[in-house]
Amino acid sequence: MSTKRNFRTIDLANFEQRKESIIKDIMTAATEQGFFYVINHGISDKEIQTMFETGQQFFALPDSTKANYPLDVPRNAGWEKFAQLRPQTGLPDLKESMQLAFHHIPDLWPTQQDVPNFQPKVQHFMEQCNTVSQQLLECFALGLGFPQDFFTRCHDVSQPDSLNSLRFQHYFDLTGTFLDEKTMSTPEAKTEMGHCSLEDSVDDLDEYYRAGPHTDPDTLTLLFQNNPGHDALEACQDRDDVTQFVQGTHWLPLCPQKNELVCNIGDMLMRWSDDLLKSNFHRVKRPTEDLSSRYTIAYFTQANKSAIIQGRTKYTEPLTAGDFLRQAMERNHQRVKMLIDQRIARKKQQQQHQPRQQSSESQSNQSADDDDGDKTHDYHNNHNHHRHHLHLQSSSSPSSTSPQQTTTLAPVLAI
Ligand SMILES: O=C(O)CCC(=O)C(=O)O
Ligand SMILES: [Fe+2]
Repeated sequence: MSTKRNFRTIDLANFEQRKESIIKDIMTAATEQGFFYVINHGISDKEIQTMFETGQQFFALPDSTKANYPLDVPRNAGWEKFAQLRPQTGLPDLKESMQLAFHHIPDLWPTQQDVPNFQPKVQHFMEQCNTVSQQLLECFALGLGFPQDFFTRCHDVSQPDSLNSLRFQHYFDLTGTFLDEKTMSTPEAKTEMGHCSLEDSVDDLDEYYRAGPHTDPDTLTLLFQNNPGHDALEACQDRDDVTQFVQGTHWLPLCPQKNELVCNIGDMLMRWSDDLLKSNFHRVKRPTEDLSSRYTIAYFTQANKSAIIQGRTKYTEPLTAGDFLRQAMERNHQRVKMLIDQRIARKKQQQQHQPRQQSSESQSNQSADDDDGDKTHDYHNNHNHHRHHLHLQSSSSPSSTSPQQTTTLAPVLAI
């Protein structure tokens, strides 16, 4: 097992014959890092490429057409844009995404006219992803001392309460104009998606990620990336407890080669393994060089809603997967709410101090604040662009920024 490029590589070739050694490798990778590459997984390069093209065909549709398939939080499926708030930052990812499930979404599959053969192609790909994830689940079951079919039985996509899903993700092209007035005045940016609107000058641009730091609440995630060697996914180590928001400071980039999957452990498996296997924080940074669009596809393996999650030591209470997700959402929701309220309070304070700051800035043009401003300009590489702030609205009074007022948030399933 090689540890090239920071993370271990799990080779699934001759799976049945090599199972024992695969289990050993995968348990080490999942215990030490929670992230690993998977090769010889059986999904061909061509099929992966076709899937990226299919996703891009969907994203190329006008927003008004994509809006016919809106994200439905209870079903965790559909299209969103700037709507995924991350509990670590309280800010939305700089992306749009389209999520599909195995059941109950007849109204969310793009029509034949919008994207020809979208549904059969995507369903076929989901089946293939599921085959890979079932192999990995068998390894984890045996590695943790459960019967071989322990996890596969409760991640059964033929059951109507299956929660497995596939998500196409399009991180926007950030060349120069992304956060300009035109983009910010799109209906999506204005309409408080996730009750947090992107508007006005961004002086906290550095807080934005393509995908903010987070853990996945699922069991396992398979991630396909189509720009090998130029990706910006990074993982952090050392999470001790599945409810922890605390993240470390040491981030390692993941650089999969062509046709390699990145696999990460999610919170469900961390809980199921009594915190042995690590569901670690990860993030997608804003790029510094290649600012063009980035596309990824994630397959989320989640336990069926009615499956009971409890580790072998039984040191935590048994919980259904449905309740596990509900609790995770509540935790995230509380945290995002707190961050937004803090931001509103900060903003109010800034506004109160603005006149004084402006006059002192005009006297001294070399302050620390000026340095921050320059960084923002460098990023855009355009000194004439309009700078934008994240504008957060209290839902009880959109124009008020009183720190006493609290925000209300629609629950956003942060996976
Ligand atoms: O797109 C990526 O590289 C990472 C996406 C991710 O972490 C997620 O969707 O949970
Ligand atoms: Fe993730």
